[in-house]
Amino acid sequence: MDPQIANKLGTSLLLVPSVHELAKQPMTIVPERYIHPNQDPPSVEFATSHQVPVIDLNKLLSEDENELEKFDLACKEWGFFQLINHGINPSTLEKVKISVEEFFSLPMKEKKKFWQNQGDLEGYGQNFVVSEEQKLEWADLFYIFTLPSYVRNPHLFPCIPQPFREAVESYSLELEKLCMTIIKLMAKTLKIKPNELLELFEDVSQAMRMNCYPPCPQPEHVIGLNPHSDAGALTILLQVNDTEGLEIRKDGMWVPIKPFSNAFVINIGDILEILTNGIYRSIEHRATINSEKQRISIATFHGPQMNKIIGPTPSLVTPDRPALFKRIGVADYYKGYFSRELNGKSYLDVVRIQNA
Ligand SMILES: O=C(O)CCC(=O)C(=O)O
Ligand SMILES: [Fe+2]
Repeated sequence: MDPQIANKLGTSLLLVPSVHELAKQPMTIVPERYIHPNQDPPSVEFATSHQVPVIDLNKLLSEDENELEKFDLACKEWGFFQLINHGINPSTLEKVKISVEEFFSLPMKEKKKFWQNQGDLEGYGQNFVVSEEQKLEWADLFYIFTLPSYVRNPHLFPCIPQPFREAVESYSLELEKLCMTIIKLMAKTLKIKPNELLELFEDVSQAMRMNCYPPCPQPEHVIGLNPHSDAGALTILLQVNDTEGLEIRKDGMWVPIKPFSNAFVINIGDILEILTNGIYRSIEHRATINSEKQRISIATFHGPQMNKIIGPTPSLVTPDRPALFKRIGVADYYKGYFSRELNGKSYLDVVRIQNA
């Protein structure tokens, strides 16, 4: 690529353009680096008869037995659910949605101030670009560590323009509370003492990943986000503009999730699968692209502090259900998860006890 064009598109050292800028160029054929051949199509037929469970938080909190059972089954069988009546102030949601949309539509000159340093997770840019040959995803992202507040990057967080920073701060605190409420409810449905899980989540660690998926003239040949499971304990996803794109793996099929306005899509990550000794499941998911509309999502990841050690919760290990996973430090889990040698393999399989 011509370095001048690269510069205009906002590339890093590895010549990775901003997809948002690339998608503004007149184009009918997508550059080869973005073409992902042989993708499994979604199973629309399955999705019309089976939808990810919709859970009402109000009912859960008022101890509605049916809803608690539905919630337990969602965590066991789907690893995903949509949460309604979650009690988060609609104006907090509106503010964060508007700010994120405005951020992605800022001129490149402004967004470039946040461009990721090579190898960094945080900042504005792309998902792990490590080589010139690597296939790229059709998405830009903005990733920040939000909680505990002392982990905030002093070169990044304070530079986020107002009122975006303020919107992120109040949204982050509301989601931290929601995460703790859900973990407590999980302890109840798993019939364990709340503290067995909660003590790991004191001073919860939280990061936000804002994803921007521009429209693409060849949507079936590109991928917004490759299939993956989330590393942390609980992900709370807000879909900003009610555009479809998230698909989850269910019984070997890709099932699209229909967005509901202001509902959260919540999923269990690898660390919670380990803590629940495999009872609650961390499920693979991906983001697809459409040809007309830009899609924006905000994934907020929650997990125990980096210095904690995780393993199956002792009361969930029984003679009938021996420990499925080894104990491991949280920081080591993330290190393994993000290591470049996995080649698509899940790090959960690396910590799984063979023949358990
Ligand atoms: O954009 C989406 O719907 C999925 C995002 C996601 O899976 C992630 O950021 O980990
Ligand atoms: Fe994810």
